This record gives sequence, C-alpha cells and structure tokens, in this order.
Amino acid sequence: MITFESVSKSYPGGTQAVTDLDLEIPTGSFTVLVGPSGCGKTTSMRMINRMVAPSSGRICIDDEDVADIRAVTLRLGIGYVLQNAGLFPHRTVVDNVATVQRLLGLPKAQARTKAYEAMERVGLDASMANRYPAQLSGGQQQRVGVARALAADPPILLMDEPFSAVDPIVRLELQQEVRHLQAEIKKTIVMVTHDIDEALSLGDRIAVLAPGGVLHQYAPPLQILTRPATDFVASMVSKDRGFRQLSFATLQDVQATALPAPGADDLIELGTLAPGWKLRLDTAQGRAAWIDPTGAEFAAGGAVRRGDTVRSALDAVLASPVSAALLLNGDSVPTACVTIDDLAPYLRHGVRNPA
Ligand SMILES: Nc1ncnc2c1ncn2[C@@H]1O[C@H](COP(=O)(O)OP(=O)(O)OP(=O)(O)O)[C@@H](O)[C@H]1O
Repeated sequence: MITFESVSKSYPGGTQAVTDLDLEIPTGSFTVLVGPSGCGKTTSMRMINRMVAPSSGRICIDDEDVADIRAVTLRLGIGYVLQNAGLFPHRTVVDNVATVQRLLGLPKAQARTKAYEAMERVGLDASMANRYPAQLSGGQQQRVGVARALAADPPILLMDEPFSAVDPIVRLELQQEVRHLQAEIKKTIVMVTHDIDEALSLGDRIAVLAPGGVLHQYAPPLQILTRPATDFVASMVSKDRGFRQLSFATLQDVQATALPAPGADDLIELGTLAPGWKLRLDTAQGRAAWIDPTGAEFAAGGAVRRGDTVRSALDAVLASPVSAALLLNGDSVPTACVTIDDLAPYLRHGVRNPA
C-alpha cells in the first residue's frame, strides 16, 4: 500500500503544485492520476520515489515513510517509465533493459538473461536486442522503456504519460499490452495521464486532480462516470459519458435472441427480426452473410462474444443491416444474435442495474 498523508508541495517561486493530498493506493492496483496540464500529477508521482520531496505531509510504502528509505534503495525497487522512453542513446536495447540489474550488481551475462526475459514479456523480439534506440520506432522504444522498468521485477511501477508520444494505433496496442501485463504480473502501477479516456480504460482507481494539485475524486472508473463528485470531474468526463458507461458491462447476462433452425435451403429465415431477410451460415469456413429480400448478400461481420462489452455490441448492432449482431460461442460458432431489444435494458437503466 502506498499512502499519501496530507501531502503538499510548493516549489521555490511559490507554485502550489500539490495541496493536502490524501490517497491510499492498494498493493496490486492500477491507479491513474489524471487532470489537466500543470495540476501536479507528475509532482505527486515523483514524491513516491523521492525525486521530489514534499513540503509537508508524508508518503509511506507499507507503513514506511519514504523519507526514511535511502533514495537509491527506494528507486531500485520502483520501476519508472518516462514519457519519451528516456533510453540511453549510446546503449543497445538489451543493455538499456539490463540497466537496473547492472546497478543492482548483477554480472553482465546474468543481467542480460533477465533483460531478454523482460523483452519477451513486453513483446519485443530478441532480434532487436543489439539495435540502438534510434533504430527503433516510437512504440518499440516505449516497450524497451517498460521492459527496463520491469527487468528487476520491482513491486511498484510508476509510468509518466507512457503513451503520449506514439501514434493513436500504437497507443491502443500498448495500452492493451499494459492491461494484460498488469493482469499477469499484479504490480502496483501508478500512471499519470492527462487523457481521461486512457485513465478510464486502464485504471481500476482514478484520482482526478484539479489545478493546484487538489484532489476532486478518487474512485473506480464507473463511479467517476456515473457519480462525478464535483462539477470539475463532471466536466472532465462529460463527453460521451453515458455511452462510455456501456464499456463497463459485458454481454454475460444479456438475454440473446435464439436463431431459428435453417430451412431446407440451409438458410435461416429471420422472421420478425428482419422480415424478408435470411442468414447464411458457413460454419466450416467461419463465414456468415445476411441476405436481403432481393437476394443481395451482406457479410455478417462484427460478431460478438459473451466477454465483449455492451458498448462494442451496440456498435456492432448499429452497423448491421438487420440491426443484429451474431453471438459466437466458445468455439466461434454463432448460436444466437444480439438485437437492440436485447441491449435495451442497458440503454434504459444504465449498466448498474439493467434488469
Ligand atoms: N521543478 C519545478 N520548479 C518550479 N515549478 C515546478 C517544478 N516542477 C513543476 N513545477 C510546477 O508545478 C506545477 C505542477 O507541475 P506538474 O509537472 O506536477 O504537473 P502535471 O499535472 O504533471 O503537468 P503536465 O501534465 O503538463 O506534465 C506546474 O505549475 C509546474 O509549472
């Protein structure tokens, strides 16, 4: 557990960066500090590893005041991922990743072995090992930064805007990887971002900070969306707020619509679902098509599974010519479809109480 106890920070010159911050970050959680530029996110995070000292209050890791831990010892136990990866340009990828292990006194060969393991964990091919950072894409550099932070297996990982310098597609990929990584390795992750979407999709707890480093709300993402504590939080999440809630429910409990049995021509008559339309299923080929009353065929893409979110199902339904998305079972076979009526309880009552 990382705890901030009445922590304030004012810089020389008088900037009040953080004001009376109380925060409990549970071990193994993914906590995101979010807020507009200059609201003290980075300052708050850097006080955890003593890169910045608080003006008042204290920060404890498992009840030990970080001020009482030697800075070097503290930092070696806390992985730190910087915005632009912050790699050493004159060191190869593998030596960048091995940095902390080397600082911990591990012989070069052993440190490199650990570095290769960390590279594999973040999806970096071993063939990259002897390249220099300038020979990598932005996304690959960022992966090296994450691998370096993870190589010494620290229980805590701090990430400062780790995805802001890469393009939106790579950004989504990296976000997904970090989410999987977190599920796998269960580190305590504290991440800083100014992007509320990123915060909502990654964090299991979100701290919303306002200018002056004033904490407005600290809660799980769904609560931030459905019950913003202040007007400031509401203004941060206002765009697509209702729609975004649909990302927090899956199709697990949705009453899907059964598919009628195929006729003699192997086609399924959709009946009241879409009068005059039929469905052709080619299970062996993994293909399906909706057929309109004139015989024109439309590929039935956008199939969904029970684990998918209501938001992605709604998108698939809206994109479908028959306003229905095929529901696949664990063997990727369509067993039913999801219609707008099936999703209606979520649209009427929100994701908290769809019944
Ligand atoms: N070393 C410093 N000396 C003086 N003022 C500083 C220093 N570092 C940060 N500040 C100021 O403290 C305030 C908070 O900065 P901080 O970097 O913590 O905010 P942030 O929310 O992380 O911002 P951004 O999203 O732009 O990185 C800002 O007004 C900033 O100018």
